[in-house]
Amino acid sequence: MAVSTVYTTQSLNSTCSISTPAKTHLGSHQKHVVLFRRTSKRGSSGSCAIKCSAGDSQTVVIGLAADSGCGKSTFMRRLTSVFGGAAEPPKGGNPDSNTLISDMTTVICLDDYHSLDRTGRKEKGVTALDPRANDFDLMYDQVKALKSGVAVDKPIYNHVTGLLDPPELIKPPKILVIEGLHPMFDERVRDLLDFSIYLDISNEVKFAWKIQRDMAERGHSLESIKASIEARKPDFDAYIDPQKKYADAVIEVLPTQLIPDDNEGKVLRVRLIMKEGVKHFSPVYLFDEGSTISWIPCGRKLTCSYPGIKFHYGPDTYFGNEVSILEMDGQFDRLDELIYVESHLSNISTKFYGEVTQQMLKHADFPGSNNGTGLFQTIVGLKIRDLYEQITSSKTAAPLEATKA
Ligand SMILES: Nc1ncnc2c1ncn2[C@@H]1O[C@H](COP(=O)(O)OP(=O)(O)OP(=O)(O)O)[C@@H](O)[C@H]1O
Ligand SMILES: O=C(CO)[C@H](O)[C@H](O)COP(=O)(O)O
Repeated sequence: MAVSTVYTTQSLNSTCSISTPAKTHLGSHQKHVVLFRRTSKRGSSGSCAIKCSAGDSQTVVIGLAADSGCGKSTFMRRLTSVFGGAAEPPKGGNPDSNTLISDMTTVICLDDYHSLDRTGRKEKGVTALDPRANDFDLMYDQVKALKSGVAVDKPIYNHVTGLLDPPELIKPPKILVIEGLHPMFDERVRDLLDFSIYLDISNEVKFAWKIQRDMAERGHSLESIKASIEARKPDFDAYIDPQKKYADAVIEVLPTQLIPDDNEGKVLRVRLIMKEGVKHFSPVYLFDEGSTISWIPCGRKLTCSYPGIKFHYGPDTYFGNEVSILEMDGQFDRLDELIYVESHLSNISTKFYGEVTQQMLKHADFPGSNNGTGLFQTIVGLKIRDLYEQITSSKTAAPLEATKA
């Protein structure tokens, strides 16, 4: 087992070097084993992931799960925008990197933990959704290391070539988002998440979006799109969909109920399902917390063309958990009028009046900006900022409290 590059990180109190990657060639794919070796000034050795965790900064880890083509990238763009600064691939690195880095956030795509490349999957007859095509041990080791303030050498799955490329160095960010097919599949990885989101796109809507992207933008045929959705469905049902029961927030996207028998999939009914009792997260509510409310905001203050807009809010249960659900069916005609809706929502974790509307206007060209997908993604982005601020302020406040006691 050959150990190659040695990286050093000084992001925390002590200096850690990471000897990685140790590569063993297993058939058509490479397995990366990351070893941590501490070379602190005191000269002790051991597990850097544990010994380097006592710094004054902390990485907050967010998981975002969804099938491919379900709006993860769009959501990520909205989320990173809430924290300011542009998110870009690592500078001077692999042009096909899936990672996006901004001042506050690093988004890593879990496709990078595919253990089988495209040919390997074909040979073994497994899809990328199958756990056997993914290296959960490495995913766990690396997310744990990053959360502990230790840089890692993460593999890259190249979507252009279908091969596993040489790894890239990922330093511990303030906020680490792990997005992809399986962020909540492995219990060990799930336990590292400070907050988790599942994008639940109904089959009808997924199909409409796939057609829009893969047919219009990538030149695929209708038959091939149908075939690819069908081929993925058994593994999607077995391994991806069940993760939604673990999510702290689910954004469910369904066909509208405002147009009888609608099959165009353009007008959407979107539900934001928010778990109660999650630390550092208080669900958003409409008018009155805990009540059940239906609201049609169309009228003097909100312009609505057919089929209009309908909100619903209330308590519910979801996979046995108590939740609050906020629902929006329909679409906005004028985005600037969204301020009227925003002013009736509470617990949205804005820093100033109109921040949701401002964010939505800023990204008016993103898919879903005129409906509940954009609205709820933006709100979840603000809730994550709030969660991050609460976690980091409670960490810095802790020693003070200990002193008082
Ligand atoms: N909220 C939305 N409303 C309408 N269409 C959308 C929405 N979100 C995504 N789409 C459509 O789905 C396509 C895929 O979106 P996006 O690239 O964000 O998904 P993804 O999950 O990151 O996909 P992949 O994993 O395949 O890269 C977009 O090009 C767009 O056509
Ligand atoms: O489900 C997916 C997640 O994005 C992809 O299909 C998977 O990563 C395989 O990628 P490719 O089709 O490029 O080989």
